[in-house]
Amino acid sequence: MDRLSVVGGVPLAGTIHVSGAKNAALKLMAAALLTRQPCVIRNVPRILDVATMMGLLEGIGARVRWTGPGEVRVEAPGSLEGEPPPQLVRTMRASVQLMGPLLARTGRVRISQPGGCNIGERPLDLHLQGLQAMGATVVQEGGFITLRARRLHGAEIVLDFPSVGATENLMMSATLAEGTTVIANAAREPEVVELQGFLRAMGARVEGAGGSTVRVEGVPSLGGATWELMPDRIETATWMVAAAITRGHLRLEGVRPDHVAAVMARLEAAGARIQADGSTMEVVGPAERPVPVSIRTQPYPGFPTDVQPQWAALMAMALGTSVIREEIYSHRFQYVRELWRMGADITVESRVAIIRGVPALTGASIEAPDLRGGAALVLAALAAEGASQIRGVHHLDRGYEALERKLRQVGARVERASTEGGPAGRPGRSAPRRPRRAGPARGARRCRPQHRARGGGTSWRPRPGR
Ligand SMILES: CC(=O)N[C@H]1[C@@H](OP(=O)(O)OP(=O)(O)OC[C@H]2O[C@@H](n3ccc(=O)[nH]c3=O)[C@H](O)[C@@H]2O)O[C@H](CO)[C@@H](O)[C@@H]1O
Ligand SMILES: C=C(OP(=O)(O)O)C(=O)O
Repeated sequence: MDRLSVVGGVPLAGTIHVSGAKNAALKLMAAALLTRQPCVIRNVPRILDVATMMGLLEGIGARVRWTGPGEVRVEAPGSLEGEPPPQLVRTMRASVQLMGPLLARTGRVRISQPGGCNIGERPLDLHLQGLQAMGATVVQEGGFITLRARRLHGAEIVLDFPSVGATENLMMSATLAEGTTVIANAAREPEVVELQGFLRAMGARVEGAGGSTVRVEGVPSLGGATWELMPDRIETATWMVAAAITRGHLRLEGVRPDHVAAVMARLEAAGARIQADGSTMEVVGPAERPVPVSIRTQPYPGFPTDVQPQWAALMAMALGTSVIREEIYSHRFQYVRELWRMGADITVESRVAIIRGVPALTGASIEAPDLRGGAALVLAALAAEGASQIRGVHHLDRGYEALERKLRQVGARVERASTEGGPAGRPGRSAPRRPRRAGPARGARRCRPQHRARGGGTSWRPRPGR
């Protein structure tokens, strides 16, 4: 098990090149199953989730390989297995994006309930209802979902919520369906627009992505395509917050400033200075402690839930109190108890965090509970006084390419070390300071497999060993 050692207090300065978008890469790789011809995707980040998707595609009989720096080639010329390896599916939520293309291609899919859900319950009802409307039969049994359809047909689908994954799954399935599919209340995220671009390059007839209605006219077959991936907007935002929290000065290259407009506006309100010019952005942190700025997470173009934990790390050192309202996931504040260990004063009540800024955080031994919670801890450690040890680094490896290399490049004092598991080498594992009116006091929330939709978020289950 790897861990990161971070010595805080260094204002980050220099240039970081932002990698290709994880959440687009995974969908485009799945979409490549819709054709028998080769697809080439460029600017693909070398991260764990991409490796998992490669394993999944190989597991169903496709050929996938790195053909150059950042270049992945996917070929699925022969017949494909309708059952992606369950042990891989369970490690990554985005595995469900195989459902649509595989069903369109093979007529039968049996897929395990996915993983990737320790930020809250993440049901698949919208994906499945949409596929049913397109003629699929769905059976859920023993932790598996089985879908069947000889050929999907077009349908008018109104999503109850603009789910990114459901929009993408339905778009992909509809490309080879008979007739026209209209997806209303579709997700408007840039990754959906990216997928539309790729599908069009493959010969699909799709329009409307980026707006609330996506229209897909089915075609009998699709061809291969070559595509250069958009930059990762969540990585971009993470580095923007890194500049602010360390009161540093970062130049970010290869970015899409329009994709991070919501974060940019809040950061400026917090006292950062930001200048965007084409595909580069300069972020200068505030000279003093940041101004408290409250946020509410929302579907795009609102403030992204995937930047909520990083924002909390910044606000933990603000000059006053701010409030974060998490509107997308029921359990996305697990990282808070790790920030307590660093001296943060945060109260969580269900989906709301009240953050009273403290003058300084102190280094501690902490554990990343999930991908973006881990990013928040790295940011907090970079700004803290003293050294931190961060465990659970595999979560970060899911989504951040060359994390410590990029950080060292801008002056951070970060090292990765492998530990032989267990608690050995965990200095300073003292009990976290509990804030007044503590919210998520004991244990981590772990979600059960896909049950309810966007529910309340008050049911906690203690995790053994904490
Ligand atoms: C791999 C990937 O692209 N992941 C991103 C994607 O996840 P993902 O595609 O899973 O996110 P969705 O937009 O589908 O989920 C948003 C909310 O809708 C709920 N929901 C979703 C589907 C469904 O059938 N029923 C239902 O109730 C979820 O539980 C969640 O509360 O978008 C999220 C929202 O921007 C991001 O946080 C994730 O990083
Ligand atoms: C929630 C995330 O990813 P996933 O949907 O793959 O769990 C994320 O990228 O922050």
